[in-house]
Amino acid sequence: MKFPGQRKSKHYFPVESRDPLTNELNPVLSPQHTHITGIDQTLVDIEAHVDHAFIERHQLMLGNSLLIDDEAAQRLYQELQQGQLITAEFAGGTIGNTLHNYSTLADGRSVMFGVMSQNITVGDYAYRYLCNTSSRVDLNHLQPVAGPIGRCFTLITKCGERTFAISRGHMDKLSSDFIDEELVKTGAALALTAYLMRAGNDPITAAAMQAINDATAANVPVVLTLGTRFLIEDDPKWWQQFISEHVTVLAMNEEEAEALTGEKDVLLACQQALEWCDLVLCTAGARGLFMAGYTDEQYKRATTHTLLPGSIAEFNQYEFSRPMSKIDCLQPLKVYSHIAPFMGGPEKITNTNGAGDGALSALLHDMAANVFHRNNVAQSSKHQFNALSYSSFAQICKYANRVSYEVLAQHSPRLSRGLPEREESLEEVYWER
Ligand SMILES: Nc1ncnc2c1ncn2[C@@H]1O[C@H](COP(=O)(O)OP(=O)(O)OP(=O)(O)O)[C@@H](O)[C@H]1O
Ligand SMILES: O=c1[nH]cnc2c1ncn2[C@@H]1O[C@H](CO)[C@@H](O)[C@H]1O
Repeated sequence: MKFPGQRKSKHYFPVESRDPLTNELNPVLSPQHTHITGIDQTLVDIEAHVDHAFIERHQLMLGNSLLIDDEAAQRLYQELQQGQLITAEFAGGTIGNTLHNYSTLADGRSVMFGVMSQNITVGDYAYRYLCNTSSRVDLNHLQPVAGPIGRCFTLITKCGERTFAISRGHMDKLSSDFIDEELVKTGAALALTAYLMRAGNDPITAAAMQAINDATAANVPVVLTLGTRFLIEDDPKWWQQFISEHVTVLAMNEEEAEALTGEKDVLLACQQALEWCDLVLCTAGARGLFMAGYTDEQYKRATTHTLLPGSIAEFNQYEFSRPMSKIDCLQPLKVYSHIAPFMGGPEKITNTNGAGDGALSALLHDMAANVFHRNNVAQSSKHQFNALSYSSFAQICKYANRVSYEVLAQHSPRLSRGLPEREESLEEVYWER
């Protein structure tokens, strides 16, 4: 596994590169590897640029992700094709994207649970999905189904908003039998999306619940990303309860945060969400991103950055602390951190699709790095207490933000490569230190 975050290139884990001299005395055991797991509705994104009239004509809702039936999908697809409006087709799905980006960044294994068409022909959507997924994402546990995977029409309007229309195919047919309990229990985290809870009578919801129970039984953090505010707005109380019962880490954007908590102010929304979970990542578009969580009073570390004003005064005071589960803290202290977009954001943003998923994959990388390090260097002072991540709130913010930038700067929500070893934006002296 690679070292997480934007740091010097020589910063790899010490476990793989011990001193060659001492190696001869104590032969290095090959490091014990770690992985994460995730469940998704297997989807291909079909991206098109359309006007508002198109959205209305097809009875969609701007900014929402709506399920559509086969007839509506056929009408929509035909109109896109006739107008030659399709600009790209690539593998998608919130968790699919997150696992792919995790594996690309960490150079490590992630395991995806979902479905895959049992009959595939070269060039069809299932084929594309497989071709566009990192070889580090383990797809060996996918459930074969007798039909197509899902299609996600990703409709971008001039205002930069993206609207999803989902033609489900067999994406919700995942059965609990295809959740590998052992893999979930030995993973560093289990990643899920709120979309899994809207499958009606299809079995993917029960499969997700089983994975959640397996993860919880083995103390594996359950990481939930909220998907779209409309889903949460329908029944915020239900989601609050769900998060309290099952979720360790919550990822959302500011609109979803407001839908969940009723708080427009991001910091206050995060503060509220901490009543239900242990760690929050909240992206805020052009305002960058926020993290909130707990650390134990005795392990808090003060920042050397400027103290920031906000609805919680000097909220970033202890952002150099490492996130912990509330239950592991003798005296839990709420900690917040914020970062503005890396380099102010890319010069040109064609669409922001997947920027939030990118940030989450960076957080997952840092969490997995902690487990990897603990498994291999258990005696390190880092593991005197039980932290949820390898790095501090401030460092994870930096890393997540950097990854979002990379997603924004390219076209697809999936990274085509890891981050550069050296940041051109950082002056030479930084690397020589
Ligand atoms: N207009 C912008 N300018 C600069 N940076 C941006 C802009 N929009 C997004 N970002 C960066 O991308 C990150 C995530 O953005 P955003 O809050 O839009 O995610 P999201 O709505 O969850 O996206 P998605 O659901 O498509 O993955 C932000 O934290 C920020 O770093
Ligand atoms: O219902 C859904 N289930 C799973 N993923 C979805 C759904 N709707 C949209 N996306 C996915 O969200 C990603 C951007 O965050 C897109 O790539 C899209 O595939």
